[in-house]
Formats: sequence, structure tokens, C-alpha cells
Amino acid sequence: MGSRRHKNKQSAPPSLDEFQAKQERKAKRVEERTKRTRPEPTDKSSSKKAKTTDEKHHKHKHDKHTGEDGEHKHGKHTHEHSSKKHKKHHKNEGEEDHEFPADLPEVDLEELSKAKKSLFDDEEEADVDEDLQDEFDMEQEYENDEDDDVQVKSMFSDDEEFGEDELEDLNAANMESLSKKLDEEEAEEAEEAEQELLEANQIQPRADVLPSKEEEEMMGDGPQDLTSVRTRIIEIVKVLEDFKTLGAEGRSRTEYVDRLLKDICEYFGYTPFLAEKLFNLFSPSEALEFFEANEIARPITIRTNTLKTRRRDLAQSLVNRGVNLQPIGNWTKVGLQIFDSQVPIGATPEYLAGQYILQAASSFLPVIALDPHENERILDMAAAPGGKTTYISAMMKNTGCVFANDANKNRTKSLIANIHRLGCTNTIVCNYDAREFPKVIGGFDRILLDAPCSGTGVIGKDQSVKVSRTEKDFIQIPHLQKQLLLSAIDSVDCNSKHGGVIVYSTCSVAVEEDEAVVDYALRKRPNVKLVETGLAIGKEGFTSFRGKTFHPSVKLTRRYYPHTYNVDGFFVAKFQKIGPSPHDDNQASAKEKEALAREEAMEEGIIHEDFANFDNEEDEKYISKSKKNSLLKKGINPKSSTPSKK
Ligand SMILES: C[S@@+](CC[C@H](N)C(=O)[O-])C[C@H]1O[C@@H](n2cnc3c(N)ncnc32)[C@H](O)[C@@H]1O
Repeated sequence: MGSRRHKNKQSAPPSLDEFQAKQERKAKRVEERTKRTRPEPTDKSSSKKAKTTDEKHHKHKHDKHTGEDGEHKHGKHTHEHSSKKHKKHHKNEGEEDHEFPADLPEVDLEELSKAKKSLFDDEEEADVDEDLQDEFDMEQEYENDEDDDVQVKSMFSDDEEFGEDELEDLNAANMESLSKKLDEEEAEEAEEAEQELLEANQIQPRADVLPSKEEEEMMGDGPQDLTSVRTRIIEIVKVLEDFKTLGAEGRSRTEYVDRLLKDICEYFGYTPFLAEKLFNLFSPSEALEFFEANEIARPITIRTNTLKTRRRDLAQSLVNRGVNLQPIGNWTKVGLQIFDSQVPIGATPEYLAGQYILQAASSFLPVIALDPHENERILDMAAAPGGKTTYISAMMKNTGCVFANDANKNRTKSLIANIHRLGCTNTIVCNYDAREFPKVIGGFDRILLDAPCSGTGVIGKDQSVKVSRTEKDFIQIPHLQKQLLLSAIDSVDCNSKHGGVIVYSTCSVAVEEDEAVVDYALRKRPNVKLVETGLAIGKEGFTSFRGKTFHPSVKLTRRYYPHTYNVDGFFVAKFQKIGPSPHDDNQASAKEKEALAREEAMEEGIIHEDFANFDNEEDEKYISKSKKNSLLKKGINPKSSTPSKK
């Protein structure tokens, strides 16, 4: 999808640890720069001077952006353009630091993953887990001249119990070339930082970055020059970060925000609705980092299946096949990040033997929070295609029982396939609308609800989210999520010896699907409380958001963003059931629950009469297609309605 995925040799993306260390170093530099270069409130003469220097800077940027042939790249599809832009002006890492005024937010996430060549050709991709296959089209230039065996031994200790320092050492020892590369990058960065400081001392920000009325009118006529759009985005962000000092006289903050949102839509390809929704989650500069991070797929990661092998042994086998890898970070003992591979990662003998699963790093998090124990009875309410189910099963060492449920029968096929391949023998697959629980069965020790969601956390892997999500989705999806979460709570045994735990997760960053759902459950079920997730990484959940206040304990939930942890956007909440409730015996069916929830939501004004009304005409198309298919399957010719001859 998009030119980001074009094959393009680039250097290796950093691991989470390297990424975070780098982010910290940069944050420090920015802080120092801000201290040194914060401009005095602009008087007329200074703003004029600022304009002149900034124009110079613009020219510098312009020249770079136009590329060697000096041509602008015009066009409608912004994603493609942004990708082109990435390739053009990032010949080496950190180059963009010179591109923007020095005290701008540092948007350098592309240096993380860079554009990569597919590890899989199209056919091979078909074999990869259904919901993960998009992720694995990368290539990194990563040299390893060390002996493979030595390298793996140095990476993995016998018992895999890494201390923080040890892991750092191990990572450093991983590949000599990587550390050499990082040293070089660091030196380069230091040089850039110097350069930035020099520039920061020369370049004063320009206050009047908004287009005039005439310019606005002209802009409406056709596609814009994306280089200028990008420049303006950065300048507006800069103004918004220090509006008092940098806002032009007579211009309101709203005018800047409105223009910025339009530019974000133009440049990154979001609908205005979604751009605003996502923008509101962050400060302007962080929002820009988030949008930038969504232009890049996250690194390829795999999870060792400890039912079949140890991470060290798996790593050794893969290295022997020409795979460059290293541990993901010190928060997981089973994850490996793949930098480069001479073989398709989704079709190695180790893969086929079930020694690992291709799984996004963020997907490990809810299972770690769930903390399954041996011999427990656990329900994975929305399980397909089974990345988390199989992890739960492995953590339980194939003891106890995991109920892997999914409402979509078709998706249970990939769930079953993964369960078989990974050798999970303690698992039962079922196909219910999860709102049927606990009517189907209750009294679980732990429940994972990895809820269906809008996918705003995984835009890097599914760019269609940028344009497909509407306001209605952020009403309908939470409506279902709330019912599912109440069913999960009602299906857990509060007297479970070690458990009584419910973990709720989504791959969405929208507050409506995350904190608001959790807060709703806390209000409806006073017999649960939020507890620490036990996760080593993650940002606190919001306790208030745009006028809405949530229970203070909601800050125990954890948020993940692509720009902060280089993982998919994700949300994790962990509940402890502290007492029984009448709901535990809830024998209501999914339909009855839906009717009740609908009534309640209508009373509260959340939904209206037209909520989830189906378009009969459109439905008709699908119904008749499905009837035809069913007749064909039975050997009946749908046209003649008579059995066809075999
Ligand atoms: C985010 S995916 C789950 C991913 C899975 N946990 C994994 O790690 O591989 C959400 C799943 O919820 C399922 N789903 C949607 N509505 C459901 C419902 N009412 N009851 C149960 N499952 C549902 C979808 O079919 C989809 O497979």
C-alpha cells in the first residue's frame, strides 16, 4: 500500500530500547535549544528580520525538497507524496534535522523503519497470519560480519533471564556492525545538533505563516504543492506551541488549528473528521509525530512459541538461515525483532513447525497484563486469528483450559490453524457472539477481551483507516465494546484463587473506545476495580478528555503510540473483580443485552432512532449473493433453481 512499501534499501530500524534512548537524547537537545533560543516577543523590526532569515531557510528547504532535478512533486494522493518526500530528503539518518527550523518538533520517525523491501513475495505473504501479513514487507540494510553462532550466544543467556544491564550488553554485542553503525549515527547526530544550534541562533520563527485570503482561495482550486504544505504544517505547529509569542496579530489560535488540520488532511490523506479526532489527543507537535509515525509500518516482530522451543535456540536456527534479528526489548523474553532475512519469515521450517508466530510487539502487552497461570480456566473472548490465544496457552504451559471464542466463523479457521501449528493442546475453539457469555459458560479465572475496534492504532499497517472511519463508527463500536466488557466482567469468578482478572485491550487510540468504555464499566459494575497492568512501558490513560471526566483510577490504564514506543497504537486496562454481583448469573442472550444497551444509550442521548439502521437496498445485494452461493454449494443452478448436472 502506498509508496512507503516500495522496495528500497535502507538501514535497520532501531529496537525499542535504541529508539527510546534516541528519543530521550533528542528531547534533551530540544529542551536545551529551547532554553537558549526562545525568542523575545517580536516587535515589528524583529519580525521583519525573522521573515528574511526564514525565507532563506525556506529556500534551503525548498531546494532540498524539490530534489536533484529541481521539480516539485504535485498530485492528489498525499500519502504517496509524503513517502516520496521521505525518500528524497533522507539520504542519511537525521538529515531532516537540518531541514526544519531548529526548535521545531523533531519528526524523524522515518529513520526508524525507513522504507523496506518485502521479505515476502506476494505468494508467500498469503501464508502469513491474516491480520499480520501487511506488516512484513520490509528490507533493511544490515550487515553482520560476525560468526552467527557466536553472535547468538552473546545475545541470549541460557535461562533467558535478562537483567536490564545484561540485555543492554547483549543487544550491544548482538552485531558488531549494528553498534558500529549506531556509533556513527551518534557522531552524525552530535554534528547535526551543533548545526541545529547554529541555525537556531540565526533563524527566528515567522509569525505570519497563515495564507492570506487570496492565497486560501487559490489553494481551493486544485492540488497543492506538498512541499509547501509540509513547510506550513511545521511552521503552524511551531506557532501553536508558543502562541503567545509567535501568533500573528489579529489571528486566533482557531485559525491556525483550522489551517493545520486542512494541511494534515492534504498532506497525510486523512478525512477532516479523523484528522481532528486524532489531533485532539496530543499537543500539536506530538500530533505531528503521531501522523508521521503512521506513515511507516512498525518493525517485523515474531514471538517465540515456548511450547516448542526457547528464544535462544530459535534465534540460532533463524540466524543460520540468514535472518538478522535481536531481542525486541527488555520487557519481553519471547519477542524477536527481524531486521533482514534471506528467507521468507512466514515460511521457514521453524515457522511451519510452530516455533514462532508473526506477531506485532503491541499484541504481547495484553497477554502479559493478563498474566495467565498454569491450570486456570481462561476465556479469550475475541480470539481470531489467535496471536494472543496461543501466547496465553504457552504461558499456561498447555495446562488448564483456554476457551478461544470468536463471533466470526470464517476467522475461526485461521484461529484453529494457528492453535494447531503452535501445538496448543489446552484450547477449545468456540464461535459465539461474546455477549452470550456468561450464559454459555461463566466462572472463568481470567478473561481477555481484545475487542473489535476502529483500528486507529494500526494506521501504519492499514492506511485505509485514514478515510474509512466515520463518526458513526465511534458510536457503534464503543456501543458493542461496552456490552462485551460487561459480559466479560460477569463471566469471571471473583473467588478465583489467583485470578478474577479481566483485561480489556484495543488497537485503537480513540478515547471513546478506550477510557470511556473502561469508565462505563466501572460505573455499571461497582464490583470491579482497575489495577496496575504490570507493564513496563506505556503512558497513563486519560482521566479527563475534552470536558469528560473519568474515574481517577483510569490513569492505571496504559496507552501506546507508534511515535513513542515504535509499536502499534494500543490500549490496555486490567480489572480485578472484587465481589460477586447479580450479573454473574446473567442468562440474558446477546440480543437481549443489545436491546437493553440500546434503550439505555437512547435514554442517555448517545444514540438515536437511526442507530445501526440497515440500508435495506444495500443489504438486498448481499443477501441475494449469499443465497446464490449457498445454492451453488448445494449443486443447484441459482438461475434455473434446479439442480445442476455434475
Ligand atoms: C482485534 S480482533 C482480535 C484479535 C485476536 N485477539 C488476536 O490476537 O489474534 C477482534 C475480533 O473480534 C471479533 N468479534 C467481533 N465482534 C464480536 C463479538 N460480538 N463477539 C466475539 N467476537 C467478536 C472479530 O471477529 C475479530 O476477530
